[in-house]
Amino acid sequence: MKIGVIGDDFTGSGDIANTLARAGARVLQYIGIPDAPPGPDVDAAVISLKTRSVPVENAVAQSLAACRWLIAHGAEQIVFKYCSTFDSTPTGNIGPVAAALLHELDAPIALICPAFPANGRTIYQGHLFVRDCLLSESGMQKHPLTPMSDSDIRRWLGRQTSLPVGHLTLSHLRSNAAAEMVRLAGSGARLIVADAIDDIDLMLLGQLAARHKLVTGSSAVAMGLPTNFGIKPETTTAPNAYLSGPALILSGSCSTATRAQVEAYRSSHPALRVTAEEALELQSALAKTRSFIEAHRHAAPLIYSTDDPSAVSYDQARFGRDHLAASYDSLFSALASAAVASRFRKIVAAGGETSGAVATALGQIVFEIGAEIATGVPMLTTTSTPRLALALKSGNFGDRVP
Ligand SMILES: Nc1ncnc2c1ncn2[C@@H]1O[C@H](COP(=O)(O)OP(=O)(O)OP(=O)(O)O)[C@@H](O)[C@H]1O
Ligand SMILES: O=C(O)[C@@H](O)C(=O)CO
Repeated sequence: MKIGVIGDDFTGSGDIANTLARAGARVLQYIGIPDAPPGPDVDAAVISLKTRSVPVENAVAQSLAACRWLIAHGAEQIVFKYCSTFDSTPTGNIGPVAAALLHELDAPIALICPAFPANGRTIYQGHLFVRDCLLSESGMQKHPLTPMSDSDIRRWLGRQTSLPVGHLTLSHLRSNAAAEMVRLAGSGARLIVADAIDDIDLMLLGQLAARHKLVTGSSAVAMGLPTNFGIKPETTTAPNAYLSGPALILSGSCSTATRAQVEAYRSSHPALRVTAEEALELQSALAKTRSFIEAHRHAAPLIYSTDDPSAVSYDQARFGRDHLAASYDSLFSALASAAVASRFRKIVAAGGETSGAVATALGQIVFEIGAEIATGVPMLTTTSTPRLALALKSGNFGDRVP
């Protein structure tokens, strides 16, 4: 193994596994830290954690354990993958995890680059944009768990860690990046927020990070890494194995893109919304949703909690944000298990937390990376039986019309 990735959620882990696979790497994606070593043919292993919204100490402990496993199995470079919208709070978890990994790897410096230009996320003058909006005006300021109210990644990161934060500007990246990195390191900076507005910038960052033990960022930060290890993109990709069997769609994402997708999908497919009151009563919600998916098992039914920000805030105020989120996650998790037991073989999950709940319910599974269904969303197939096909979609990824 050359590259070891620690993903802070499951959709994001699929996203970076896809980037590495497109760059020619032979990649496996694991749910949690695996029991067995990777095979000899693996270039990159992605450990999917669910640490984006857990307490800081827990995120640090899990990330360090994943890092140790990857290093023990030969990883020469560690990538810490977080969201391209830098989903985190003023106390963590990106800064504390990056700092702990730097210390663990005894590394002087690491890049911080959430840019993902193909999906409209760019960084300029240290500020993160989602297409033509500042992050804090993109809808992400209303995220149910990690509202992003500041677009200045240097300032936001600075609140999360006591390590000095530096900034690699776009003009330095494009002209004299290596010398500027030496200067930044000499001035004491440890975490370097890097501007990047297109894929060529990401490839430059890849070159710059060739000897870095730790790289951090979105999936796009991995674009230029495999080539440092002599890995070249394949000219042909293996076709996805066709899996027969019913499909189920589970959506707990309340992000802008998912809301539009749910609206479009439910106009022509069977769809059932689970209200907050229902979600709090797990057994009755499970019975109701199970009977709905059985009744529509050949029409790819959708079960969703997706709602508008105002409705989400109202329910969070009544029932408690974390309690409500945990109730929805438990429901989606139990429903995914029940569906697989009932021979559903394809699952689409929308939302990182939701996908985490769904994939965790399926146990210790390993995914092979298939075709890219939408930008940043690969088709994943399990390597063990029963063979399952999953698409774990980040909240703001994908097109509106299915
Ligand atoms: N109607 C709702 N009211 C309150 N909370 C909800 C509701 N529906 C879902 N949630 C919770 O909100 C969270 C949504 O996060 P999730 O990561 O699944 O989606 P996302 O943030 O859109 O996706 P991503 O992290 O990929 O951008 C989940 O923890 C879910 O349980
Ligand atoms: O980087 C992204 O936007 C995604 O891979 C993700 O992590 C959203 O959950």
